[in-house]
Amino acid sequence: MDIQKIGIVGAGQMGNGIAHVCALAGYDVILNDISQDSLDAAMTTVRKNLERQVSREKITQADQDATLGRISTTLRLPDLGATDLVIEAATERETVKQAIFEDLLPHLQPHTILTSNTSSISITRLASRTDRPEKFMGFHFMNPVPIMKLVELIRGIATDEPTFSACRKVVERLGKTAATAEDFPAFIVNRILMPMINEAVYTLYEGVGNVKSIDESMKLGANHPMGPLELADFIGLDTCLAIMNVLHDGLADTKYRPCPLLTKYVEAGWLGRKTERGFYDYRQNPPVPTR
Ligand SMILES: CC(=O)CC(=O)SCCNC(=O)CCNC(=O)[C@H](O)C(C)(C)COP(=O)(O)OP(=O)(O)OC[C@H]1O[C@@H](n2cnc3c(N)ncnc32)[C@H](O)[C@@H]1OP(=O)(O)O
Ligand SMILES: NC(=O)C1=CN([C@@H]2O[C@H](COP(=O)(O)OP(=O)(O)OC[C@H]3O[C@@H](n4cnc5c(N)ncnc54)[C@H](OP(=O)(O)O)[C@@H]3O)[C@@H](O)[C@H]2O)C=CC1
Repeated sequence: MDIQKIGIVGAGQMGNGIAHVCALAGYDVILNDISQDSLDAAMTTVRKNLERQVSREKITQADQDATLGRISTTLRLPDLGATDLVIEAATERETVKQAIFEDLLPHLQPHTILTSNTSSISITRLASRTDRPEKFMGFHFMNPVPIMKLVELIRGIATDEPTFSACRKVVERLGKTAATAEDFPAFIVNRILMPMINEAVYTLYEGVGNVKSIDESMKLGANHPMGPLELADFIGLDTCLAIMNVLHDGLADTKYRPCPLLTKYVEAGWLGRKTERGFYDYRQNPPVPTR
């Protein structure tokens, strides 16, 4: 199947990155969100990231102009009707994703492949609520999308081979590497990464270290590019908590219990970089640890 036009639902940090890499690879992209502010912010970020790539001579000015020319934005889901592939990248909440699919399905062409960038939620369950479980799968990018090389591809129980190979071809055209993961809670990367982040929050909660010592320890002692708390802020603490809850509920094992301190930060609305406050306060430069 030849994919030319890609629809993206959700213009947050993942949606804007996915729009960026798809358009740079030559796909026509239509980006949807419920808020015009989010769409405007997404296009500003895409432009800024493309400019940085031009300034570092990774791409040319002509590539930047052509990429921006291939992305359009819309507040209306029906405008995604003419796409060949949809990548849903809205908030990590199952009810939100289900409502999007319900609204979107009547407008899609029969051949359109529907995918979710979910970090953790069952692909089989999401697919079962649609009219096309065989044309549904997980298409999981890593953050920041323009830099990270991996995309996890997750088949639901009903996903057919043409759908899987069409998605794998898209990953190849984006210049990324596909890893196949089975459909179990949080797949591969987050099954391993998120318990580590949660453990770092427990380490903070129990007073074993503070934000600075925990992050420095993992950067200098384990050669991680970011400390776990800095990375949690980068991902979004709401997303981290949602993933831990999916692991906890889906695998029914107390070892995945989200740290109460993580819950407290989310309850405070301190979601990390996107709200300018999480384990660090980003309203100050350099960011200041909040504990
Ligand atoms: C939650 C999930 O479901 C799954 C996930 O995504 S888990 C999260 C996975 N991601 C990670 O683990 C990221 C860990 N962090 C890193 O790899 C690095 O810190 C980083 C790549 C983000 C930044 O690297 P750095 O060396 O500290 O900074 P810097 O030198 O400024 O940037 C390196 C490159 O990243 C780019 N970059 C940095 N932040 C970026 C962003 N937010 N968006 C786009 N590009 C970005 C820079 O432009 C630079 O590009 P070039 O190499 O082309 O020049
Ligand atoms: N953050 C990360 O590191 C990664 C996240 N993911 C996954 O990607 C998805 C998006 O995450 P992320 O980009 O970080 O989240 P963000 O919070 O940055 O963005 C989510 C976007 O979705 C929008 N949205 C909410 N409801 C709807 C809707 N009904 N229709 C259209 N748009 C909607 C939000 O709008 P508003 O702001 O107005 O609510 C927001 O702009 C999640 O499933 C997450 O698990 C996957 C890999 C990595």
